[in-house]
Amino acid sequence: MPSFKIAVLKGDGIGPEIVQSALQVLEKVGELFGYSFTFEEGLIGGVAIDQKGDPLPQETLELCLKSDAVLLGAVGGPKWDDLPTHKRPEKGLLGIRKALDLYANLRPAKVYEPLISSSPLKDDIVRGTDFIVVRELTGDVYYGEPRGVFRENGKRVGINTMRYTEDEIRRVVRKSFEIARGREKKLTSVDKSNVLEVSALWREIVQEESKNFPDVEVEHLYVDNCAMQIVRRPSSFDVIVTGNIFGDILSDEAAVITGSLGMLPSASIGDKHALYEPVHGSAPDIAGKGIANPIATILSASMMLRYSFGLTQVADTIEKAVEIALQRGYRTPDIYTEGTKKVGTKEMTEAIISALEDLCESS
Ligand SMILES: NC(=O)c1ccc[n+]([C@@H]2O[C@H](COP(=O)([O-])OP(=O)(O)OC[C@H]3O[C@@H](n4cnc5c(N)ncnc54)[C@H](O)[C@@H]3O)[C@@H](O)[C@H]2O)c1
Ligand SMILES: CC(C)[C@H](C(=O)O)[C@@H](O)C(=O)O
Ligand SMILES: [Mg+2]
Repeated sequence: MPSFKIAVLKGDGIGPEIVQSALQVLEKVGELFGYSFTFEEGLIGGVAIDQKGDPLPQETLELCLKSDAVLLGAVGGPKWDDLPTHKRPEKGLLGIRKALDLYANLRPAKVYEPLISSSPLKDDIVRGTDFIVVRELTGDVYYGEPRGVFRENGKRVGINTMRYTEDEIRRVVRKSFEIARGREKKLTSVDKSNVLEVSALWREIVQEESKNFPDVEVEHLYVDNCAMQIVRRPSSFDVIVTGNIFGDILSDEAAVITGSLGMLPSASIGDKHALYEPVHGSAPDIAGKGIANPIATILSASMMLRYSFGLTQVADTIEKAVEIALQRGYRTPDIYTEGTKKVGTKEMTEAIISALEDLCESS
């Protein structure tokens, strides 16, 4: 029986609740399709600070390096909000992304038909939306030096540095062209090249690389305009490639189209390693209440099967099961609309597992 070793980093807030749901789904597909998954847990984020004094303990990094893939919940929360930036839970997440060289963060924004009316946007605008944001994940102001708060003429000055090397841009741009080639062959590159030199270089490299992908149509948008077009004409996008900070913001915006942040999965891919995590955070406002939407994490696990293990059919089946659970009316509070069944994390997970069983029985 094919066997896969998964490092599980539950993290903080709703992290443990939603990861539990994804593990249940993985166990079920293992049983139904004949795969064995072994899960080994590691600490990251706030819980790691509390237990080990470090948001990314060495043993967690080693566990991730020797696993076939990593599944992560979320990090951070009010308990650690007063720590200086370089000691916060979020530093653990940035550390693992960098250490595994996960330079391309794939964030699909796909509207599920039963959720069209969960979006505050008009149905006609939302219908048919299916794009993917490829967010560069290991550069930009997140990592650039110098950084910090310094003294200048007796006054404080905060500094972060937006920095990208040519190679860092080129590899994520190439990856995005390749992804576009396997989809609708349309790439939108997002920058702020009317103001930023980093962005002017970004645009130049997209233009250079487009010569190697003549079958892919390229559009360039400034990030401010893109933020508007995403809610004005979401269904016109196919693949959007952008830097780390713009991608962070645009992908949360995309959640409005899909109905909730709780619907957005992601895959953070490098040449050697991959980590799968929902786009959302630890949602401290609903943590421990049993009402978090587990779908983003379940779909992240599905992306793991697709991208890391090549189990396309199993991944398709999980996505279909999510759609069936939604068609059957199950909704966590974040996607609830009148006339549907409001359920918690556990019941939503059970509804998806039951749809999985039905799909396998009928095939
Ligand atoms: N990848 C990550 O680990 C990650 C991502 C984003 C934010 N964070 C951290 O999470 C903490 C909280 O940040 P925030 O409140 O700005 O963002 P958030 O994504 O945690 O929450 C934003 C809003 O979306 C809701 N939400 C998020 N996920 C949901 C889900 N699965 N089901 C239902 N509702 C959901 C929350 O309840 C909240 O109202 C911060 O410490 C932040 O740094 C971590
Ligand atoms: C928590 C934070 C460091 C993280 C980011 O900005 O990358 C989050 O917002 C995300 O989108 O994964
Ligand atoms: Mg974010």
